[in-house]
Amino acid sequence: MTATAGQELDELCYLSAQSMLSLKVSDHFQVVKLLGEGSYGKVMLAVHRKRGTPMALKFFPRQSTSLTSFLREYNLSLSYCTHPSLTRALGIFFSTPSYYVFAQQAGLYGDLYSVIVSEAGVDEECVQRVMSQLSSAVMHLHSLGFVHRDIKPENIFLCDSSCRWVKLGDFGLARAIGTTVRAVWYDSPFCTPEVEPVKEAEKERQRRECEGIEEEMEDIWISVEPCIDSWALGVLVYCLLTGCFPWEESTHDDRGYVRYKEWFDQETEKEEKNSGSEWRPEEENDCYTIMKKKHRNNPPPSQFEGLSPLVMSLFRELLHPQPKLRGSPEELLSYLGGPWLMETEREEKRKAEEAEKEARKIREGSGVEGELVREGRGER
Ligand SMILES: Nc1ncnc2c1ncn2[C@@H]1O[C@H](COP(=O)(O)OP(=O)(O)OP(=O)(O)O)[C@@H](O)[C@H]1O
Repeated sequence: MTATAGQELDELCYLSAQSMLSLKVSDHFQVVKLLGEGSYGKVMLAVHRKRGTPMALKFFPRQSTSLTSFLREYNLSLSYCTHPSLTRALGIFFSTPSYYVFAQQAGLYGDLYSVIVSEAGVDEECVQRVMSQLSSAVMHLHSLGFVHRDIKPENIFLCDSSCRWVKLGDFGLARAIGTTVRAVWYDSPFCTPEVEPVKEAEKERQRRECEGIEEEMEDIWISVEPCIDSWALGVLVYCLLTGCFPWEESTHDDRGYVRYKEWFDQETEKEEKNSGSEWRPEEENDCYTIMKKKHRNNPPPSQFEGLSPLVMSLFRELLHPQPKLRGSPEELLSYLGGPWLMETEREEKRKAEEAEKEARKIREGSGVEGELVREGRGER
């Protein structure tokens, strides 16, 4: 019998648990600075005292972290993140009286979140460069049997200042494909629409609590599937192109999402109607012409203004409301190289970028707040 990816990872965790050392950080590393903090711990840039190797040390407070979840994240990063755009662990892991720690490749230029908020939308070429790296990294992870489950700008680290090389990190929520997990709702467009029932259940649980009803509610369980990552990649494309979110949360009471869903359903309906009609090559001779025509007949909701028919078609793949019909990250590859912004938008963006450069020179370092908010998830 061949072991599944999840069993293989469990085995690595058992084996590595035996060889965990207890170390004093300052004996082995010179800590340089804080790289970032998340809901589970902090990440420091450090240099190995003997070898001079720079690395990111990820500190997990022992009080709030189980050894299993620490070892799972470490071993997954060490043994499966063998793609240049996945953040790989460096084979160093230990404990201190207060923390579990492991070393990882360091992204020395911050994360994608900072780029998005400082530039109010990244230039199109850069967006495609980032997305081609990420789609191939995520496909690699999927091919080894794992789903990341937490793709967002804060978890994409930069290896240079112009996003020529990015790495997806933070594998704390990654699980083997097919694992059954308790569904958790979190308030973000990155949370897939299929977990909306959990939000409703949460409301009901709170209502019962207020009314003193003691009867326990059952948890909702879902299977971990690659389409969770497809959704996040779709939202990420939108964030990169526009500098904001397409909607606040993917639920039936969010106006932005409802408008998207209505547009999506109309597109699907039309497609179904036309599927039987005869192909007329003399009228519609390339895919892009067809897309442009559709764009005119059923314009996307206002939050997508300035985005091209091509990228709207990509959204229809990655942001498919039904998980089973959602496209795989591989779809992204066939959209690279084409226009993701309308011509007018591209021109405006170029002007805005120039103005921003000028303004930045004048401001000299004063902070700018974007509309995106850094997110953390209370689940692991
Ligand atoms: N390898 C790394 N190189 C550079 N920066 C990093 C690295 N790992 C983490 N960071 C920085 O630290 C921040 C927090 O790290 P990370 O997301 O791994 O922590 P977390 O506690 O698991 O976060 P979350 O709340 O998203 O679950 C990141 O947003 C990033 O800015």
